Amino acid sequence: MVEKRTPITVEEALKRVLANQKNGGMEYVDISAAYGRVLAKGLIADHDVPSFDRSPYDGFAIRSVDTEKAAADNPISFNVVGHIGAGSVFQQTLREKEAVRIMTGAAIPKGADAVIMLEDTETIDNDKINIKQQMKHHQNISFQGEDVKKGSLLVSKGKVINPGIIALLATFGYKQVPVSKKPVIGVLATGSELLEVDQELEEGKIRNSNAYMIMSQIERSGAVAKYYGQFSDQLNVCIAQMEKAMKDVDYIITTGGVSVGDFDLLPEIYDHFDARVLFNKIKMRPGSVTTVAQLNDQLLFGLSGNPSACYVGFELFVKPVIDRFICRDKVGMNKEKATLSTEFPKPNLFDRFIRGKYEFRGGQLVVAPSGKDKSNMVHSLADANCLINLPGRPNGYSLGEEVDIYLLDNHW
Ligand SMILES: Nc1nc2c(c(=O)[nH]1)N[C@H]1C(S)=C(S)[C@@H](COP(=O)(O)OP(=O)(O)OC[C@H]3O[C@@H](n4cnc5c(N)ncnc54)[C@H](O)[C@@H]3O)O[C@H]1N2
Ligand code: MOO
Repeated sequence: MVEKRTPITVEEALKRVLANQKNGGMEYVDISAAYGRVLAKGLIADHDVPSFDRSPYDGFAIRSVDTEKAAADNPISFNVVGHIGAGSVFQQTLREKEAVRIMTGAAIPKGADAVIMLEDTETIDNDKINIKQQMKHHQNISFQGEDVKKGSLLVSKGKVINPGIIALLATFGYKQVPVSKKPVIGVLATGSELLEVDQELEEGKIRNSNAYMIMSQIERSGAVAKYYGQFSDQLNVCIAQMEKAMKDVDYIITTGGVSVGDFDLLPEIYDHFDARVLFNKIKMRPGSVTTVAQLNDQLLFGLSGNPSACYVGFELFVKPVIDRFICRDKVGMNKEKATLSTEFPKPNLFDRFIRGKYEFRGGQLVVAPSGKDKSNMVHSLADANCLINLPGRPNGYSLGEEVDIYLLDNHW
């Protein structure tokens, strides 16, 4: 007798998965390796930026009061008493009608309260310039702390480190950056039909694409993939491999063998380990067979063998667990609204997650499937930049309807 499974909603499945997850703690990495990692601590500015008043232009630092009477027909002559580039400091205090030639980024000399740009001055000789315009108090000065104030929050915990955050970390001297530890996720593929990537095709066989796809999804989500190979549908071999994987990873993903077929071994494997099955059927397409079992603090994700179903199962259920493990400030894919540029007349009572491609048209986000929509198809995955969520309903969807899309490559 084939087991009759009870399907649950996507929301309920996610709730069960997230109720059983762990957090990996923190480690320090060199700033050169911090891009793409998740910041494990909120960072507070321990100094102002800039930490001194500085010049935003190449020009002359002056006292604005000395230009009060300056005009096109009344040039005021200034003595050039110094010349400083960025990194140097003029040690004296500027006096009446004195100017210091100053380059962008250099500290404003004491006594000066304005900078006039080189091109707005007239050079008389090396030591003399004329100024023919009035300058205001504080004109052209980058003030201490105008960028970042000491004591303010620089970046909050849980942010994925982007190049801008890297710039902040360097500005504040973080050679070592506190980041969340990445979970290690074991990947196993099952199925007697599977060939290795470098094998010639044979009648009835296919190359194992899912394992490599999953490993890149793991990496994209900020975790570490560990491959345990592909196995024919032999229960003992699969059990031995799973046992090996369990010893050194945080989570395990298998692909294939979770349905009700004669060679679908995963249910027996969960039984063997006495793992608690959280669910084995979800009200969604593709990926309705997605199964998750819990064993101690490990989750065993049984993703479908069908490539598109496997892909969707990962993004919906594995990615959020990774996000929680690494304490990312957002859990799961980013969601947007988009307008359908095609119709979906097919009724479906299960929620659908269609591989889609969104783009901006006339300032509006529009979306269409990125290829054929069948769970055993692989081609539509290559062009997909989102999943189009069509909640189940009897009358399908029309062109122009607004729908939710989940972004696949924008994890910031
Ligand atoms: N009687 C029923 N049959 C099926 C049901 C069902 O409810 N009752 N569900 C169908 C659905 S929906 C799906 S999805 C599949 C899922 O099956 P499995 O997850 O057990 O996967 P397999 O049977 O092992 O493989 C399915 C399909 O995918 C190919 N495959 C497997 N592994 C890989 C891989 N690593 N790389 C690429 N392709 C792979 C495999 O050859 C099969 O074609 O079950 C339906 N059947
Ligand atoms: O689980 Mo299947 O992917 O619904 O096609």
